[in-house]
Amino acid sequence: MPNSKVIVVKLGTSVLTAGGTLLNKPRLVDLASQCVELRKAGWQVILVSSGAVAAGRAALHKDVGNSIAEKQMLAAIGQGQLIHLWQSLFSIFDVAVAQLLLTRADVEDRARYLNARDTLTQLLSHDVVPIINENDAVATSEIKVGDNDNLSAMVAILANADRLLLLTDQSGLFTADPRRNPDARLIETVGEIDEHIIALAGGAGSSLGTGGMATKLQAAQIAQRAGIETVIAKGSESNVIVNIHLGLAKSTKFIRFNAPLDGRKKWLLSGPRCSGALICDAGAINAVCSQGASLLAKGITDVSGQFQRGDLIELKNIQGKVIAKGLVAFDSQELEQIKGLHSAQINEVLGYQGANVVIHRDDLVLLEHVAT
Ligand SMILES: Nc1ncnc2c1ncn2[C@@H]1O[C@H](COP(=O)(O)OP(=O)(O)O)[C@@H](O)[C@H]1O
Ligand SMILES: N[C@@H](CCC(=O)OP(=O)(O)O)C(=O)O
Repeated sequence: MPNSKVIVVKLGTSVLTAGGTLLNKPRLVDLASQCVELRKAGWQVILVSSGAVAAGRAALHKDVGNSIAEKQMLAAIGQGQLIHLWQSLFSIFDVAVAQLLLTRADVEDRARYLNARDTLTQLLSHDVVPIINENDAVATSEIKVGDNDNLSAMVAILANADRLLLLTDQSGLFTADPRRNPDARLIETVGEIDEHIIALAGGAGSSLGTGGMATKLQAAQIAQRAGIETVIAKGSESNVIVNIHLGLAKSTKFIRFNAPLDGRKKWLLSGPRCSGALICDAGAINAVCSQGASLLAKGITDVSGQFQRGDLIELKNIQGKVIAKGLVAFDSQELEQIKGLHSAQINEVLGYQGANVVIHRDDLVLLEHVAT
């Protein structure tokens, strides 16, 4: 389907267990059949399916705690069951599925990222539904994404998706956690995800969920900046996956930014973690944001954190707001020495020939865009 659009559908544990502790099979049947309907309407569907820990817990028939080691064991038990279930359900509709288990390391490293992207592209071009989860059994805290909301945003970028649909146990983002505040109202549309929006989001609704609304906003923000629309909706609402596209389901829609980014810049937005930050004056911020300029040492007022040349770092304004991310051409110690200097002075101060700019514009991705 060369002209079809790509949607990443993230199914939270809350949806797959229908509020219980076990995977709810009728719910999974219904969701698989909705995905098949969407494919008939010309969409290519990628699932990010949580539920391995819940499935493992149910399979073990024993009381198991919530330590990391115990959850890793449960995920190892449950993932097989989960994919087996999806496979049998999609086979009813004659649709093949594939399992991809990812960790942060798979998106942080550019070569691994491109490998994962090639696999996804191949699967989609062969009409297979990729079913993705974090590789919980082996993911240590350093390489863990940690929650499937953020993982699904990374996958959406990886797959160059048009839309990210986060299905959970609420109809979207409310003005407060609806479980705690019965007067909370649904917010139907969100533009920029600023600190006021972030302040509305609380943690998980049950002991089974990870991250709650807070990680869904993080995901929406990553996707938004990469030019992907995110919708949060309730997984138990009848025919929700299909109805979202018809505008018939209640939801929160996060407007996508106009981001004509190349693949490498999208990768910068999705994968690597930032190892430090450069605080820049208003002139530098303006040059970078409005004139498409590279970042020069002259505009840097402060250096925060320890980082190496080639690391991804944040660029902040004097007020501490993160404006951009980029791959830096000097390490943090060098930058301590050359911050505020004219380019012509740099070689003299360092005693060797450095790069011409601190962050080249091709290595810089802006986080502030005009919404379309
Ligand atoms: N402002 C909010 N609007 C909606 N839900 C919220 C908000 N703040 C916190 N939540 C909680 O987020 C929960 C959904 O996240 P989570 O439990 O992690 O589910 P999932 O397994 O679907 O990821 C909801 O049940 C709700 O209690
Ligand atoms: N990877 C874990 C789920 C992690 C997660 O983010 O859960 P959830 O918040 O329910 O989407 C699992 O399969 O159990």
